[in-house]
Amino acid sequence: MRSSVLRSVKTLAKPAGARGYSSESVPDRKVAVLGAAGGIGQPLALLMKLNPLVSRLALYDIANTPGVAADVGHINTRSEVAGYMGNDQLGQALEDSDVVIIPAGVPRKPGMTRDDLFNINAGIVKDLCSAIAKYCPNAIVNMISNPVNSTVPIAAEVFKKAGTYNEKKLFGVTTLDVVRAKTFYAGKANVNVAEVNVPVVGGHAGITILPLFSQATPKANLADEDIKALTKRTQDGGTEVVEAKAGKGSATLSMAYAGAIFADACLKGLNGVPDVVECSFVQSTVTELPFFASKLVLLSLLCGSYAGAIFADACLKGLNGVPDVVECSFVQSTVTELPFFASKVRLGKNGVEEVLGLGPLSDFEQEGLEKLKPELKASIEKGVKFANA
Ligand SMILES: NC(=O)c1ccc[n+]([C@@H]2O[C@H](COP(=O)([O-])OP(=O)(O)OC[C@H]3O[C@@H](n4cnc5c(N)ncnc54)[C@H](O)[C@@H]3O)[C@@H](O)[C@H]2O)c1
Ligand SMILES: O=C(O)C[C@H](O)C(=O)O
Repeated sequence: MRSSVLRSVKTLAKPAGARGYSSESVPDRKVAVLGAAGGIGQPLALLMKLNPLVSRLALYDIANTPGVAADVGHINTRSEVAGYMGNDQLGQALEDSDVVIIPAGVPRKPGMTRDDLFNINAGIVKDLCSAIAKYCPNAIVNMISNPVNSTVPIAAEVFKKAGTYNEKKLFGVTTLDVVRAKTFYAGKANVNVAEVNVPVVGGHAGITILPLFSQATPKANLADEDIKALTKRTQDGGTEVVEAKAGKGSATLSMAYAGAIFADACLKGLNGVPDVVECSFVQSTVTELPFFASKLVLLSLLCGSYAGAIFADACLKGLNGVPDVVECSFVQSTVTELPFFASKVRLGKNGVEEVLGLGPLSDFEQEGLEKLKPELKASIEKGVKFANA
């Protein structure tokens, strides 16, 4: 135990980066954090500084970034850190970025909904995305600023107008919902939290957050009442923190942790690491066609019963709760009828490699799915309308 701790401390203490990072196989990657001096921005900057996949870390805010950058920059890990402050330096902060993480904007106070942040944050996000379109149009964007259900559609519209929209590279960060669902489930089911997986789908506000505890692993025989309570606690997790902080903001530390996990997954995907799957709020159309055929289905026409048997076996495994059963198939090619939706996403060299479906839902989850759609639809439309006004 002690030696593994020492080993990891030693790893962190290696001389840095472009300046001497030992692994030849790790490509250079620039990450920019916009809103880097904030409650989320500072611990997120720290966690990204600890990430060996990052070679350059750009910390941008409208105030206080010189101090944050000087502080974080003294940590002896791979990346070179630079601070940028004010609109004049935004372009420089963004240039050559592979991943841009946006936690810029105001947080909630008790009694507010995330949608109450729209009036201020929509404008901030719109301006920042215009700059992204100009200075790093090919970057992956991780949107943290609330209301995510509207800020992601705003970003999409800004990029469309600029002619730079790539639906595979725009992500609403919903990882904190997954982090919470895992924590709460592990506590209730009395299982090792490190082994827990729970997909969380839908959006990132109240009832639009839909944890799929029926798909949680390791399996636990929880009563319906327990599942209902876990679902409600996950949906209200943000409010729980806002109330506990009593006017001093919303989740920052757990969000920085979640944001760092998601950015790390994006970097791994970019670097070609296989099978990187995270939940995220993305454009959920797989193709522009309502139905889409695939290799294996064509194969089944040729090879008849053999391929058919493989596919039926995969379906049975899925029904039985075997995790990560993935096959090509001719299916309706959107997750729901909504243009954006959080679901499991496979990340790759181009961002979204594959939007995975919802999988089998319990009756309770199916009910939750139908209930969330009108609210999520309205939030998406609000964002689109704002961006095009
Ligand atoms: N997606 C999620 O799960 C999740 C979780 C927690 C918080 N949030 C959201 O993240 C946002 C930030 O929360 P916080 O607690 O860090 O807030 P904060 O007020 O502590 O920090 C926000 C930072 O953004 C900066 N900022 C404001 N306008 C900017 C601009 N135009 N360009 C660059 N930076 C700008 C501020 O100067 C500040 O440093 C909020 O909207 C909050 O609701 C989302
Ligand atoms: O709840 C909030 O306002 C912040 C964030 O969206 C969260 O889920 O913690």
